[in-house]
Order: sequence, then C-alpha cells, then structure tokens
Amino acid sequence: MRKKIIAGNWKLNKTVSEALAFAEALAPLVAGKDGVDIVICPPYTALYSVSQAFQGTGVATAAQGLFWKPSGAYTSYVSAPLILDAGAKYVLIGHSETRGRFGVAEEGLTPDLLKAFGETDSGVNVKTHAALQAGLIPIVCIGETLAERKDGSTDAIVRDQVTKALDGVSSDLVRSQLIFAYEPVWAIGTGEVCAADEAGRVCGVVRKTIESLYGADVANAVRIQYGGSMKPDNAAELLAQEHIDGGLIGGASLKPADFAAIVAAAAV
Ligand SMILES: O=C(CO)COP(=O)(O)O
Repeated sequence: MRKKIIAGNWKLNKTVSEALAFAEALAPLVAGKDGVDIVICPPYTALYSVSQAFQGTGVATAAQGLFWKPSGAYTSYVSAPLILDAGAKYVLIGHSETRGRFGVAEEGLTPDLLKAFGETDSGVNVKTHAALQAGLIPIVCIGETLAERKDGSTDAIVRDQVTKALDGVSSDLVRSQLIFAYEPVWAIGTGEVCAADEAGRVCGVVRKTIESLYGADVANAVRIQYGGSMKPDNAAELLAQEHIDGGLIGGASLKPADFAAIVAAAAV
C-alpha cells in the first residue's frame, strides 16, 4: 500500500505574514492525519518561516524549484543545500509553469518572454540528480498540453518526460525517494479537471514507463500524484483511482479549510 501524499503548491502567492496565518489555521485542521503525507510549497521567501511554523505538526514543506549547482556565481538561483537548510524536505521539479507551458493564455506572455521560463527535460534531469544527491525528495511534474492531448500524443509525451527525468537515476533512489506528479497542463488553474478514470489511466502509463525502466517492484513503490483543478468536491474520486497516490493542488491549497478537506479525502 502506497501512502498518499497531498501537497499544496502556492505558486506566486502569500507574503510571509499571510503564510504564517495559513500555517496557524491549517495545523489543527490536519492534526492526527498520520496516514497521509502533507506538504506545503510556499514561495522561497516564506520557506524558512513556514518550515519553522509547521515544526512538530506533521506538515512538511517543499521548495517550488531549485538550481542544480550547490553554490557559486549564479545570481538569483537557489540550490538543494540552501533549500534543505531552510527546512524543506521536498522540491518540485519541472512544473509546467517553470517549463513555460501554460494552460491558460497568460496576458503579456509573448513567445519571447515564455523562453524566460525555459526549464527543459535535461534541466529536469540534472535537477533531479542534484535534489537526490542532497537528500531532498523530488516531486517531478509531467503532463501534456491541450494541443498535445488533441493530437493524441498524451501517452508519448508522458513516457518521454518520465524517461528523460530518470536518465541515470539509480533504481534504489527511484524506489525510495522519487515522486511523480501528473499534471495535464490544460487542467491547471482552468477549473477543467481531467476525468478521474482518464487521470488514473495516464498515471498508469507513468507507472508502466517506470516498470519498463526499472521493473515492477520499483514501479509499484513509486507514488504518483494527480494535479489540475483538484478540489474538495472531486478529490475523493480522483484519489480512489488505482494509480493515483495523492494530489498536487494549486488554487484549492490557498485556503486552509479547502486544503484540509482534500487531506481528509486522502486520509480515509
Ligand atoms: O499546478 C497545479 C499544482 O502544481 C495545479 O493547480 P490548480 O489546482 O490551481 O489547477
């Protein structure tokens, strides 16, 4: 039985004081939910304070990304050792928004500006190695755009992203540390949720891909989250799917009661 994991990705939201108010409100709502791993991904600016605030509550924290070098002349970047030092246990890697793949047409994001997001499959791979080497648990995000879904390439895209992310990663680390999050880009922030059976099917494709690379034992141990407009009212159905082991939640993670309701749906 894989332990469910519910993670709230705040994206570019919450000041330090808003983040601390959230932590204070959430802790009692999820107290005693030991059967599920609970994670909050604040912006870097609030990572240390939120990690401190959740100490002893069972809620862990994640950074929303990392740079693969540990230190040096890399202005503006944040590394795995610094993320660990700030108190985080997990790190998101390859989120569609850092890959420059958006579900909703963002005003002002011209093709030229989109390149500034620029995370590539090889970047995802080196970051995965860097996170694992430092002892952070990577949550590697994958998923197809609407155009890719429409032209029937969903499974091929997902297989390709999983395979490239795992290049050179040992089976022991995949089995014991790595988490995938299947996030169809068209379902992110759009209110458009992927039907539960289809989300479960694609998470099954992720597992099969891991199996083809590492064998069934490793594939069956890896946790796979679904993300994309997961809310209190659809969480239970999504989480009941055989291959869905948790959720990566954006919008609904910004309110303690909504996030706690999703945790409760995973804890049953
Ligand atoms: O991108 C997501 C989580 O990483 C999902 O965002 P929403 O839940 O807002 O659709």
